[in-house]
Amino acid sequence: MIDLHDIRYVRLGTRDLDGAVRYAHDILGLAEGGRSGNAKNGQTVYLRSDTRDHTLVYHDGDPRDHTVGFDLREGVALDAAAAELERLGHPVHRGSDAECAQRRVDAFIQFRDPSGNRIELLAPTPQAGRPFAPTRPVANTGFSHVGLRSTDPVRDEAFWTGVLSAKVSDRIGAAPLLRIDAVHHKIALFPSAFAGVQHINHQVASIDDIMQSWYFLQERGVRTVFGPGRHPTSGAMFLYFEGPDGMVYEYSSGVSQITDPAHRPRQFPFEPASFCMWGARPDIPEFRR
Ligand SMILES: CC(C)c1ccc(C(=O)O)c(O)c1O
Ligand SMILES: [Fe+2]
Repeated sequence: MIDLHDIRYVRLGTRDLDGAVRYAHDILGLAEGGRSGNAKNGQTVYLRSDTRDHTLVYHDGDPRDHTVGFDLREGVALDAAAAELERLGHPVHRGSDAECAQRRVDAFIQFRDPSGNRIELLAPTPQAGRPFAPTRPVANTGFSHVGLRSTDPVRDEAFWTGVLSAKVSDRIGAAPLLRIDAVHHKIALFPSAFAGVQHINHQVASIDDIMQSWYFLQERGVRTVFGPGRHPTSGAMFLYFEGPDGMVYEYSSGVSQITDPAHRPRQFPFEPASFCMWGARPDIPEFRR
């Protein structure tokens, strides 16, 4: 079993780097934490949402190019993780020096989950812990989870829980909400015809930030695709809205924690009330059947 600690970053390709970075700054409230590369070979921009070096990266490239990077738990060796994945038939790529520099990490390995999602595992790197201040008036308290597309949620749940260390908190239909620490979920597997990141969640401090953001987004013509609402699963109040290249961003507040080692996953039916207990209806194709 490969013990995961937390999600470190999501990397997204884009053909409009300036537009994506402007969105991250002006709409999401993320702070630019530096750039690398050049206009000729492609640029990378690092975006901060909390005290860490960065949690979101936009780079010149194919907008279908999505990667999620996970920190391994302290004491888990990258080589041992690579050997385990290879033993189980998952080809592993070891990051070159240039690739490590691009990610601002000491070492990483890359592989795909059974749906084809590109996952990176990182050697624990001490994080300096720089203060973070949101770049617009929203109490964005940091990156929290991803919705990851799955072409077969039952198969992928077995991979994420059996090979990696995720645990099922709840299921909506066949789709599990998976935790890797006490937070209700860090990965929501998402039934889909193809792989990729479906949504990226940041936590905000309170319902005020959700509702103020709703008005803020409307005034700026950013399309809300779900909410404001409240998830019966994690208990979090939420707002989903459209980002660059069709990516969906979610703000939520009040996600529950699961500390009981005997927690048993609850089964929710795949129906609108399982996604929102206030009655909001999603305008997201994958949430409908
Ligand atoms: C609709 C998606 C899969 C979903 C469902 C539930 C929660 C939650 O309980 O917080 C989410 O964050 C989701 O993104
Ligand atoms: Fe979510």
